[in-house]
Amino acid sequence: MAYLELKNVNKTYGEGKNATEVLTDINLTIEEGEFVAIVGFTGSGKTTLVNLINGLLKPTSGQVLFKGAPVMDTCHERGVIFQNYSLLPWLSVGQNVAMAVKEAFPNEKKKFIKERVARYVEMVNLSPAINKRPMELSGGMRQRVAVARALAMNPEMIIMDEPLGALDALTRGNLQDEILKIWSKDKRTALLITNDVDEGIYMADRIIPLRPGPKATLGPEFRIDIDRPRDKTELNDNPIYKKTRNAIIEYLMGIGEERKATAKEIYELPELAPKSFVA
Ligand SMILES: Nc1ncnc2c1ncn2[C@@H]1O[C@H](COP(=O)(O)OP(=O)(O)OP(=O)(O)O)[C@@H](O)[C@H]1O
Repeated sequence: MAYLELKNVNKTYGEGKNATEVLTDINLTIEEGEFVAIVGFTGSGKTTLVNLINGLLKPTSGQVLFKGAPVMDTCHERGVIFQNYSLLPWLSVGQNVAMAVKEAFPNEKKKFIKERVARYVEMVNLSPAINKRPMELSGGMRQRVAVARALAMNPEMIIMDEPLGALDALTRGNLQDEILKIWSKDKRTALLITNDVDEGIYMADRIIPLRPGPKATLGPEFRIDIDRPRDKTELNDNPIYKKTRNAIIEYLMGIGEERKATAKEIYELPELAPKSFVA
């Protein structure tokens, strides 16, 4: 039995003349312990896909199965790191994280909650800001609180909707490593939505492109056969990295060109510029 399975999933917003078919015929299987990245074009339906997996949205047709059972609602087993922070503005950094920890561990004592909050706030380098409220933080700091909050809940599956996009390269690199550490140490399953091909190659076992919408669907998968732990500094010289990166970019550029010729709207390509990784 697959850990997560999407079978012929379609999602349409609105009805009749106002209907927009955002996702069409999405088929995806993720096994327990895998790290899968979906690289998507801006506006192609990435967040819609995350919300279907998380249980915030229902498919118009098709099935989303988590450990063999249809996803009906959100649950703690699947933790989502959203791209828009979604913090409670009247609570401090520590209180935002504590609220999530209490929800995930309702029977634990105050000491456990306090220690767990401190550990995850420290992990995202925000200990000095633990008593600050979201409005006193930069966008990147808020995003780090959202990462700490989701991981502190100890989810079995970590779902990430472009969680690191707003961060500077150093923080981004550090958080990529922290997420990988938690994923591998605690044997989690992870789904990363990103527009950064290099991030996908560094982190994932497989990369699957989400073709541009409307009627976006998944493209062919690219396996990343690079041993772990991966070394960012060596990745640029790794022949498998170069070959895989070229193949993915060629595929994405191909659909970009195809779309330019036919679509009225302009679709932005995912981030394709070469990256100098931060060690
Ligand atoms: N609740 C809604 N009602 C109607 N249309 C919606 C709704 N939510 C999203 N859409 C439309 O669905 C399409 C995909 O949106 P979605 O947010 O899933 O894409 P995305 O790939 O996450 O976008 P971005 O890259 O900008 O974050 C867009 O055209 C959007 O306007």
